[in-house]
Amino acid sequence: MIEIEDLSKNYGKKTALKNLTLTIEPGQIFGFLGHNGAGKSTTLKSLVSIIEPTSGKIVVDGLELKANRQAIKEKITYVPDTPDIFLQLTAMEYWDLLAAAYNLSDISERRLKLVTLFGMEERVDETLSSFSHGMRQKAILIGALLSDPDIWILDEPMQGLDPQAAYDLKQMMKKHAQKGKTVIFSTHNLDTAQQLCDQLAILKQGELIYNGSVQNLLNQHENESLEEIYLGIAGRIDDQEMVDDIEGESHV
Ligand SMILES: Nc1ncnc2c1ncn2[C@@H]1O[C@H](COP(=O)(O)OP(=O)(O)OP(=O)(O)O)[C@@H](O)[C@H]1O
Repeated sequence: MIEIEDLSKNYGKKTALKNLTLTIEPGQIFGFLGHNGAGKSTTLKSLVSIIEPTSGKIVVDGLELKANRQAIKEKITYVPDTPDIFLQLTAMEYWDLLAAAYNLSDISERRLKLVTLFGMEERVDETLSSFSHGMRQKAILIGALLSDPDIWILDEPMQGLDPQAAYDLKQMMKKHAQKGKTVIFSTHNLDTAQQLCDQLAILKQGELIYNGSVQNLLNQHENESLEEIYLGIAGRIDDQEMVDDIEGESHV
């Protein structure tokens, strides 16, 4: 179980996250939604110790993160929100580097399965810099899934993936949660959130504005789609005047 208690993060004068409190149970696919800059990546980076929160605490399986970083890191794998890393390495060199850094042995069988699943067999000896955005994302995902720790933290993992790879990843996420393990991810895709999430957190300007199931949210707003509900609480539902102002009114 992951407990986030009163977590805040300031970047200088900018408050990116304000008093976030929530619990993520094992066996859940937990989704973070929120407009650009809402605080999703800040939350996920705090969970993987890439950034140090300004205040508050994170407890994983009863251990406080601050005092148990190494033990907790071993339970987690992470996909960052940008795949533009280690561009000078070939895909194979990148995975070897990860295996060495995380002390993983016997990765070849699982790597071959992942490479085949994501259709990367022909490209493994090419540099990441020569890959398209989606192929880099696949390489990062394969790297993150070389081991199979209990907790997957995936920051916009479907970004740039083709429909087949996105489908396969969603199936893997479901299987991981069905094994009683935890998948935490962020997305801007409401259909994906609706398909996958057992629980949702919606952030707005660093504050939690909804925490619960998708179904509960739909029940609270009868006859509205998730898109309408989401825009109603996290954004502006009716931007027509501004759109018309920019694009002109349609006379068709
Ligand atoms: N290193 C940083 N220095 C200063 N401000 C930052 C930094 N990282 C994030 N921020 C700010 O913190 C806020 C939250 O950013 P964050 O990346 O968590 O948002 P997000 O919800 O992941 O957005 P997106 O959907 O665009 O990825 C934003 O206002 C952002 O500009």
